[in-house]
Amino acid sequence: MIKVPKQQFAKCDVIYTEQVGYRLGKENFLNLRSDRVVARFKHAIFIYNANAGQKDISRTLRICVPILSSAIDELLLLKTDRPGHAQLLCSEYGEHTDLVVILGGDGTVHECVNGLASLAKRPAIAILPGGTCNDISRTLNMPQDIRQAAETVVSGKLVPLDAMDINGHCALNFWGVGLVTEVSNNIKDSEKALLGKVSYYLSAIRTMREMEPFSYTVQCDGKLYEGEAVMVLAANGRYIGTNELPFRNIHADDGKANVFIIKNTNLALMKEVFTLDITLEEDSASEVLHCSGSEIVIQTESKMEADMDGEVYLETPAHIRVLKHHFFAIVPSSGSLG
Ligand SMILES: Nc1ncnc2c1ncn2[C@@H]1O[C@H](COP(=O)(O)OP(=O)(O)OP(=O)(O)O)[C@@H](O)[C@H]1O
Repeated sequence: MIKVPKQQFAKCDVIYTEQVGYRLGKENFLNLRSDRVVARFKHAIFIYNANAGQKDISRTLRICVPILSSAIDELLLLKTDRPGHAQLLCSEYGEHTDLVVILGGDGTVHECVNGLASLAKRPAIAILPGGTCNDISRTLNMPQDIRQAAETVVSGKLVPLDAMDINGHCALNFWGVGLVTEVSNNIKDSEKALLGKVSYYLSAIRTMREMEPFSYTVQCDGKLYEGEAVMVLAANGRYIGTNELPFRNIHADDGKANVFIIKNTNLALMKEVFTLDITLEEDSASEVLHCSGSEIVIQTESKMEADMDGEVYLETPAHIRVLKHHFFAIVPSSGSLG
């Protein structure tokens, strides 16, 4: 690891950032302040999922490609042609590019980071909200308007972003069991195509009526929690189903995941949890337990399906390791991650 005093950046050919060994040529830097690296990229790949969200993909491309190509010397457009394709594209092209721009929803971003996470040299990532919920782009404070988001990619700054390694898979936003998984599973494709994010609320209401509590144990940095719950959630990001989690101190760059254990499906409580600005203390005796840590093991009495970033393909038990500053991501130049 080479540390370079800021005033010497202009003299360097190559800069290695401390956290991930991410390599940038000096020509990539337009501006550098204490908390701020604004990059100009020579080469980027643009991965888009035309199957995400409800938007007109041709129109979206007509808006954002000219904006991106005005600031990126070589921009390679890659369209996903099937589930899993974004991951393959990222593992194939990731080490040979400076930036991956992702146009899609959380499922597409999830695939991309799984393709990038184990690369020795990881490119920076930028997320354009092209899906239904776009929770990861919300955590990055990216504008939800596609033109403004594309403009942010070329005018924004790079910040370090944590990821979660869960049983060898990578998630940026959350891992969860119980209610959150059932809500994902109960979304009807016909409703999602027609109603977009409203389909999540309809599914949540359908699911809450039927949800039975389950037995869990959570070890969070060595501290044990156990009991019955309807949902256990480990969050790196701040949004789920477009709703901002009402807990302060959730930062996607602090090396920690926040674990929330929700004990029952009282509708009023869920409304409170997802709409009000409340702060929960560790070991709170309320209906929601909260703890945070970097090494978390979650077990359930019998195997349960788990949801990661909206995708359901793993089961409990889950061993979660927070990978501090594993990625660099573009955020608006005036923003931060918390
Ligand atoms: N060409 C394709 N045809 C069919 N499915 C695809 C294709 N490319 C990608 N996919 C799949 O599309 C799914 C949905 O994408 P994504 O999750 O990004 O959008 P979304 O569900 O609308 O948004 P969000 O997850 O933010 O609510 C992903 O699981 C991905 O695997």
